Amino acid sequence: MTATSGSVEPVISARGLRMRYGSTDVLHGVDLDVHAGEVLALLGPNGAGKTTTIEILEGFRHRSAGDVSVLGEDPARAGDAWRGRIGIVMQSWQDHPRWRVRELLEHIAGYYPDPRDPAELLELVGLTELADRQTRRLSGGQRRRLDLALGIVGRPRVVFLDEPTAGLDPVARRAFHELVTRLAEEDTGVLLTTHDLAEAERLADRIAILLDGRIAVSGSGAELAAQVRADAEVSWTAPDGTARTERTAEPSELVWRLHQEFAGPVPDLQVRRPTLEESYLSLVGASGARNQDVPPQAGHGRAATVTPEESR
Ligand SMILES: Nc1ncnc2c1ncn2[C@@H]1O[C@H](COP(=O)(O)OP(=O)(O)OP(=O)(O)O)[C@@H](O)[C@H]1O
Repeated sequence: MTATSGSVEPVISARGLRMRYGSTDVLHGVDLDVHAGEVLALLGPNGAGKTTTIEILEGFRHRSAGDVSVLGEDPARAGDAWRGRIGIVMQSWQDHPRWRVRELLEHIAGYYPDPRDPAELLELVGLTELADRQTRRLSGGQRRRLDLALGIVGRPRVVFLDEPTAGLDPVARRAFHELVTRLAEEDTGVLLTTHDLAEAERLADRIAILLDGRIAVSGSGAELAAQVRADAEVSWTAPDGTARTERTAEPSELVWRLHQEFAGPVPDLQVRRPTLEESYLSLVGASGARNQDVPPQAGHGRAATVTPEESR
């Protein structure tokens, strides 16, 4: 299964991406594409390899095998000019604790040839009131907003977001969704990971589910449901007046049988297609891949750079 779409050259592309930590294979051949202006949400259970995939695409981790291209370059070999064109939202930057929010954003903006206006960006992420606060005094969610601002201040053409809304309150989450939509409208390619299926459905043009080291299915929420064939729910009212519900992977067969039994219209007939959550749970449950082991550090609080030792 390839998480691909369209024919124009993708801004992010992976083919046969493999990753082995020690003697453990985590990625067995991941194929995915993200095009300009497209949002791809990468889903998968804990330990599936989402952060590993993103870090390889960001150039922070060396893959074991496969072809990877981001903005036409191999992230393992690309230089500073390339890095300036990609946006990375860290789980949380550890440095600059004494810097003030505005100061840090303006400073980082100074590294880019055509940065966004820091004041405008602060407004966009809802930090204008906290512009003069030291970053170490920000709450977790406020820090996430700053991380996001830092990640996109350089007008990147691709943005990587690893669990961007973890810890955000509903208002900040909504503002973040609007921001991602806006980035896509500006033709930025966005690859994000999330455990929030509603968020994936709302934000993403396509969803890819990483399972057993490969993209198991990809597509829109509806396409995923069709591929996974999770059960639909058929409900109707029986001749004795009782409400009946049956779950089935073949709703049309059941409806056909009911029509014959009733010799005509079936009272209160309703067919509810599986939600993304049901499709996801059906797929992940079937693979037995839930709750894979995850070390405490995996994907959380990573530093801005990964040493070669760590990345092997
Ligand atoms: N540096 C490392 N050394 C060895 N194994 C690692 C390393 N980093 C991650 N792993 C293992 O690789 C697998 C994938 O981890 P990864 O963090 O990529 O998963 P994830 O899908 O992002 O998980 P989560 O949803 O929990 O963030 C896990 O089993 C993890 O234990």
